[in-house]
Amino acid sequence: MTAGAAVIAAEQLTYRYAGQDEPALRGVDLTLLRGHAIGLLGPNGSGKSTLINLLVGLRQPQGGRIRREPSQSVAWVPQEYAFYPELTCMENLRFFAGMLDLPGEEAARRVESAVHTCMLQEFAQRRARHCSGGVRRRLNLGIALLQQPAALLLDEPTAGVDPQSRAFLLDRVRDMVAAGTSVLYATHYMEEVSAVCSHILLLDHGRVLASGDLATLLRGPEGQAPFADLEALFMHYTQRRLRD
Ligand SMILES: Nc1ncnc2c1ncn2[C@@H]1O[C@H](COP(=O)(O)OP(=O)(O)OP(=O)(O)O)[C@@H](O)[C@H]1O
Repeated sequence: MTAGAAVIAAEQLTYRYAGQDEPALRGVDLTLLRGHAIGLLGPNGSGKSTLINLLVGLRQPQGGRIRREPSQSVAWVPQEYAFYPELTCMENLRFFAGMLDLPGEEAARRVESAVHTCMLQEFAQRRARHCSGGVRRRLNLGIALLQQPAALLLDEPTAGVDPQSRAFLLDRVRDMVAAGTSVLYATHYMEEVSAVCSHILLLDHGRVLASGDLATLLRGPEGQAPFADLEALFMHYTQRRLRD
Protein backbone atom coordinates (compact mmCIF):
# COMPACT_ATOMS: atom_id res chain seq x y z
CA MET A 1 0.00 0.00 0.00
CA THR A 2 1.33 3.47 -0.82
CA ALA A 3 1.78 6.23 1.73
CA GLY A 4 -1.37 8.30 2.00
CA ALA A 5 -3.69 5.43 1.06
CA ALA A 6 -6.80 4.95 3.20
CA VAL A 7 -6.66 2.05 5.65
CA ILE A 8 -10.29 2.72 6.58
CA ALA A 9 -12.77 4.96 4.78
CA ALA A 10 -16.28 5.44 6.11
CA GLU A 11 -18.98 7.40 4.33
CA GLN A 12 -22.21 8.75 5.68
CA LEU A 13 -22.54 6.26 8.52
CA THR A 14 -25.83 6.22 10.34
CA TYR A 15 -26.84 4.16 13.34
CA ARG A 16 -29.75 4.22 15.76
CA TYR A 17 -30.02 1.83 18.69
CA ALA A 18 -33.27 -0.09 18.99
CA GLY A 19 -35.70 1.73 21.26
CA GLN A 20 -33.87 5.10 20.98
CA ASP A 21 -35.56 8.08 19.35
CA GLU A 22 -32.35 9.87 18.43
CA PRO A 23 -29.73 8.31 16.17
CA ALA A 24 -26.29 7.74 17.71
CA LEU A 25 -24.63 8.55 14.35
CA ARG A 26 -26.05 10.79 11.63
CA GLY A 27 -24.02 10.74 8.43
CA VAL A 28 -20.45 10.41 9.70
CA ASP A 29 -17.54 10.49 7.24
CA LEU A 30 -14.08 9.39 8.27
CA THR A 31 -10.91 8.61 6.33
CA LEU A 32 -7.98 7.12 8.19
CA LEU A 33 -4.85 7.38 6.08
CA ARG A 34 -1.72 5.35 6.54
CA GLY A 35 0.45 6.80 9.33
CA HIS A 36 -2.17 9.33 10.43
CA ALA A 37 -3.43 9.65 13.98
CA ILE A 38 -6.94 11.03 14.31
CA GLY A 39 -8.16 12.19 17.71
CA LEU A 40 -11.83 11.33 18.08
CA LEU A 41 -13.26 13.93 20.42
CA GLY A 42 -16.76 14.52 21.66
CA PRO A 43 -18.81 15.00 24.82
CA ASN A 44 -20.33 12.00 26.60
CA GLY A 45 -22.83 10.22 24.41
CA SER A 46 -21.71 11.96 21.21
CA GLY A 47 -21.24 8.64 19.35
CA LYS A 48 -17.50 7.91 19.64
CA SER A 49 -17.83 4.30 20.84
CA THR A 50 -20.64 3.61 18.40
CA LEU A 51 -18.45 4.81 15.53
CA ILE A 52 -15.58 2.56 16.65
CA ASN A 53 -17.94 -0.39 17.06
CA LEU A 54 -19.07 0.07 13.45
CA LEU A 55 -15.50 0.41 12.16
CA VAL A 56 -14.43 -2.85 13.81
CA GLY A 57 -17.54 -4.67 12.57
CA LEU A 58 -19.17 -5.22 15.96
CA ARG A 59 -22.30 -3.51 14.66
CA GLN A 60 -23.47 -3.03 11.09
CA PRO A 61 -24.15 0.49 9.82
CA GLN A 62 -27.81 1.12 9.01
CA GLY A 63 -26.78 3.64 6.36
CA GLY A 64 -23.57 4.48 4.55
CA ARG A 65 -20.62 2.21 4.03
CA ILE A 66 -17.20 1.28 5.35
CA ARG A 67 -14.29 0.31 3.14
CA ARG A 68 -11.25 -1.36 4.61
CA GLU A 69 -8.01 -2.16 2.82
CA PRO A 70 -8.27 -5.99 2.93
CA SER A 71 -4.54 -6.59 3.32
CA GLN A 72 -4.32 -4.30 6.34
CA SER A 73 -5.23 -5.63 9.77
CA VAL A 74 -7.18 -3.43 12.14
CA ALA A 75 -6.89 -3.93 15.90
CA TRP A 76 -9.19 -2.55 18.53
CA VAL A 77 -8.39 -1.58 22.11
CA PRO A 78 -11.83 -1.41 23.72
CA GLN A 79 -12.85 0.85 26.58
CA GLU A 80 -13.53 -2.26 28.68
CA TYR A 81 -10.80 -4.68 29.69
CA ALA A 82 -10.70 -7.39 27.05
CA PHE A 83 -8.86 -10.27 28.70
CA TYR A 84 -9.36 -13.10 31.17
CA PRO A 85 -9.02 -11.73 34.72
CA GLU A 86 -8.16 -15.16 36.15
CA LEU A 87 -5.26 -15.73 33.74
CA THR A 88 -1.85 -14.16 34.23
CA CYS A 89 -0.71 -11.43 31.85
CA MET A 90 1.54 -13.94 30.08
CA GLU A 91 -1.22 -16.56 29.81
CA ASN A 92 -3.55 -13.96 28.32
CA LEU A 93 -0.96 -12.91 25.74
CA ARG A 94 -0.17 -16.54 24.83
CA PHE A 95 -3.86 -17.36 24.53
CA PHE A 96 -4.64 -14.39 22.25
CA ALA A 97 -1.48 -14.99 20.18
CA GLY A 98 -2.63 -18.60 19.79
CA MET A 99 -5.91 -17.36 18.32
CA LEU A 100 -4.02 -15.69 15.44
CA ASP A 101 -3.12 -19.01 13.88
CA LEU A 102 0.57 -18.19 13.48
CA PRO A 103 3.52 -20.60 13.44
CA GLY A 104 4.61 -21.25 17.05
CA GLU A 105 7.87 -19.33 16.82
CA GLU A 106 6.21 -16.27 15.36
CA ALA A 107 3.50 -16.37 18.06
CA ALA A 108 6.19 -16.56 20.77
CA ARG A 109 8.10 -13.68 19.16
CA ARG A 110 4.99 -11.49 19.12
CA VAL A 111 4.21 -12.28 22.76
CA GLU A 112 7.76 -11.28 23.72
CA SER A 113 7.47 -8.11 21.68
CA ALA A 114 4.12 -7.18 23.33
CA VAL A 115 5.60 -7.82 26.80
CA HIS A 116 8.55 -5.62 25.95
CA THR A 117 6.59 -2.81 24.25
CA CYS A 118 4.01 -2.61 27.04
CA MET A 119 6.59 -3.16 29.79
CA LEU A 120 4.83 -6.15 31.28
CA GLN A 121 7.94 -8.14 32.29
CA GLU A 122 7.41 -7.57 36.01
CA PHE A 123 3.74 -8.57 35.82
CA ALA A 124 3.97 -11.48 33.40
CA GLN A 125 3.13 -14.09 36.05
CA ARG A 126 0.52 -12.03 37.88
CA ARG A 127 -3.18 -12.71 37.41
CA ALA A 128 -4.69 -9.85 35.41
CA ARG A 129 -7.31 -9.18 38.07
CA HIS A 130 -4.57 -8.50 40.60
CA CYS A 131 -2.86 -5.91 38.39
CA SER A 132 -3.28 -2.14 38.74
CA GLY A 133 -5.43 -0.13 36.32
CA GLY A 134 -2.30 1.02 34.49
CA VAL A 135 -0.97 -2.51 33.99
CA ARG A 136 -4.39 -3.73 32.84
CA ARG A 137 -4.53 -0.94 30.25
CA ARG A 138 -1.06 -1.94 29.08
CA LEU A 139 -2.19 -5.56 28.79
CA ASN A 140 -5.26 -4.43 26.81
CA LEU A 141 -2.92 -2.65 24.40
CA GLY A 142 -0.43 -5.53 24.30
CA ILE A 143 -3.17 -7.95 23.23
CA ALA A 144 -4.13 -5.66 20.33
CA LEU A 145 -0.47 -5.33 19.29
CA LEU A 146 -0.15 -9.12 18.85
CA GLN A 147 -1.87 -8.62 15.49
CA GLN A 148 0.86 -6.21 14.33
CA PRO A 149 -1.98 -4.06 13.07
CA ALA A 150 -1.77 -1.49 10.28
CA ALA A 151 -4.45 0.44 12.12
CA LEU A 152 -5.16 0.68 15.82
CA LEU A 153 -8.51 1.93 17.12
CA LEU A 154 -8.23 3.01 20.75
CA ASP A 155 -11.31 3.77 22.85
CA GLU A 156 -10.35 5.80 25.93
CA PRO A 157 -7.12 3.86 26.41
CA THR A 158 -6.00 5.78 29.49
CA ALA A 159 -9.24 5.69 31.50
CA GLY A 160 -8.50 4.98 35.17
CA VAL A 161 -4.70 4.88 35.02
CA ASP A 162 -1.99 6.54 37.09
CA PRO A 163 -0.04 9.44 35.51
CA GLN A 164 3.07 7.32 34.80
CA SER A 165 1.12 4.63 32.96
CA ARG A 166 -0.73 7.35 31.07
CA ALA A 167 2.50 8.96 29.91
CA PHE A 168 3.86 5.52 29.06
CA LEU A 169 0.80 4.58 26.97
CA LEU A 170 0.92 7.90 25.12
CA ASP A 171 4.61 7.37 24.32
CA ARG A 172 3.91 3.88 22.97
CA VAL A 173 1.09 5.14 20.75
CA ARG A 174 3.34 7.95 19.50
CA ASP A 175 6.07 5.40 18.68
CA MET A 176 3.57 3.34 16.71
CA VAL A 177 2.40 6.36 14.73
CA ALA A 178 6.02 7.26 14.00
CA ALA A 179 6.54 3.70 12.75
CA GLY A 180 3.63 4.09 10.30
CA THR A 181 0.65 2.66 12.21
CA SER A 182 -2.63 4.48 11.64
CA VAL A 183 -4.44 5.40 14.84
CA LEU A 184 -7.95 6.47 15.76
CA TYR A 185 -7.83 7.70 19.33
CA ALA A 186 -11.08 8.34 21.21
CA THR A 187 -10.60 10.24 24.44
CA HIS A 188 -11.90 12.92 26.77
CA TYR A 189 -8.43 14.32 27.25
CA MET A 190 -7.49 17.20 24.94
CA GLU A 191 -3.85 17.02 25.99
CA GLU A 192 -3.67 13.40 24.82
CA VAL A 193 -4.98 14.40 21.41
CA SER A 194 -2.51 17.29 21.25
CA ALA A 195 0.32 14.91 22.20
CA VAL A 196 -0.51 12.09 19.79
CA CYS A 197 -2.72 13.23 16.93
CA SER A 198 -2.10 15.09 13.69
CA HIS A 199 -5.81 15.21 12.89
CA ILE A 200 -9.11 15.39 14.75
CA LEU A 201 -12.71 14.38 14.23
CA LEU A 202 -15.07 16.26 16.48
CA LEU A 203 -18.43 14.59 17.09
CA ASP A 204 -21.51 15.85 18.86
CA HIS A 205 -24.99 14.32 18.85
CA GLY A 206 -23.77 11.85 16.23
CA ARG A 207 -22.70 14.55 13.76
CA VAL A 208 -19.24 15.61 12.66
CA LEU A 209 -18.77 19.22 13.74
CA ALA A 210 -15.18 19.53 12.53
CA SER A 211 -12.61 17.24 11.01
CA GLY A 212 -9.19 17.56 9.47
CA ASP A 213 -5.65 18.58 10.12
CA LEU A 214 -5.32 19.84 13.70
CA ALA A 215 -2.87 22.67 12.97
CA THR A 216 -5.11 23.96 10.19
CA LEU A 217 -8.25 23.78 12.33
CA LEU A 218 -6.49 25.62 15.17
CA ARG A 219 -5.90 28.56 12.80
CA GLY A 220 -9.66 29.11 13.03
CA PRO A 221 -12.28 30.07 10.44
CA GLU A 222 -11.17 32.62 7.85
CA GLY A 223 -11.19 36.18 9.05
CA GLN A 224 -11.17 35.14 12.72
CA ALA A 225 -8.42 34.94 15.29
CA PRO A 226 -6.80 31.51 15.75
CA PHE A 227 -7.97 29.34 18.63
CA ALA A 228 -5.76 29.54 21.71
CA ASP A 229 -5.81 25.76 22.08
CA LEU A 230 -7.82 22.62 21.39
CA GLU A 231 -10.15 23.36 24.31
CA ALA A 232 -11.06 26.73 22.73
CA LEU A 233 -11.64 25.03 19.37
CA PHE A 234 -13.84 22.43 21.04
CA MET A 235 -15.88 25.10 22.85
CA HIS A 236 -16.34 27.02 19.59
CA TYR A 237 -17.83 24.04 17.77
CA THR A 238 -19.80 22.37 20.57
CA GLN A 239 -20.72 25.42 22.68
CA ARG A 240 -19.76 23.35 25.71
CA ARG A 241 -16.85 21.97 27.58
CA LEU A 242 -15.77 18.41 26.96
CA ARG A 243 -16.96 17.20 30.35
CA ASP A 244 -20.35 18.96 30.40
N1 LIG B 1 -26.28 -0.31 23.74
C1 LIG B 1 -26.95 0.85 23.61
N2 LIG B 1 -28.30 0.85 23.62
C2 LIG B 1 -28.99 2.00 23.47
N3 LIG B 1 -28.41 3.22 23.34
C3 LIG B 1 -27.08 3.27 23.34
C4 LIG B 1 -26.27 2.09 23.48
N4 LIG B 1 -24.97 2.46 23.44
C5 LIG B 1 -24.96 3.79 23.27
N5 LIG B 1 -26.22 4.28 23.22
C6 LIG B 1 -26.59 5.70 23.02
O1 LIG B 1 -26.01 6.15 21.80
C7 LIG B 1 -25.48 7.46 21.94
C8 LIG B 1 -23.99 7.45 21.61
O2 LIG B 1 -23.31 6.68 22.61
P1 LIG B 1 -21.76 6.33 22.53
O3 LIG B 1 -21.47 5.37 23.63
O4 LIG B 1 -21.40 5.95 21.14
O5 LIG B 1 -21.11 7.76 22.86
P2 LIG B 1 -19.64 8.11 23.35
O6 LIG B 1 -19.31 9.41 22.66
O7 LIG B 1 -18.74 6.96 23.15
O8 LIG B 1 -19.86 8.39 24.91
P3 LIG B 1 -18.80 8.27 26.13
O9 LIG B 1 -17.83 9.38 25.94
O10 LIG B 1 -19.68 8.46 27.32
O11 LIG B 1 -18.17 6.90 26.05
C9 LIG B 1 -25.80 7.89 23.37
O12 LIG B 1 -27.00 8.64 23.34
C10 LIG B 1 -25.99 6.59 24.10
O13 LIG B 1 -26.90 6.74 25.17
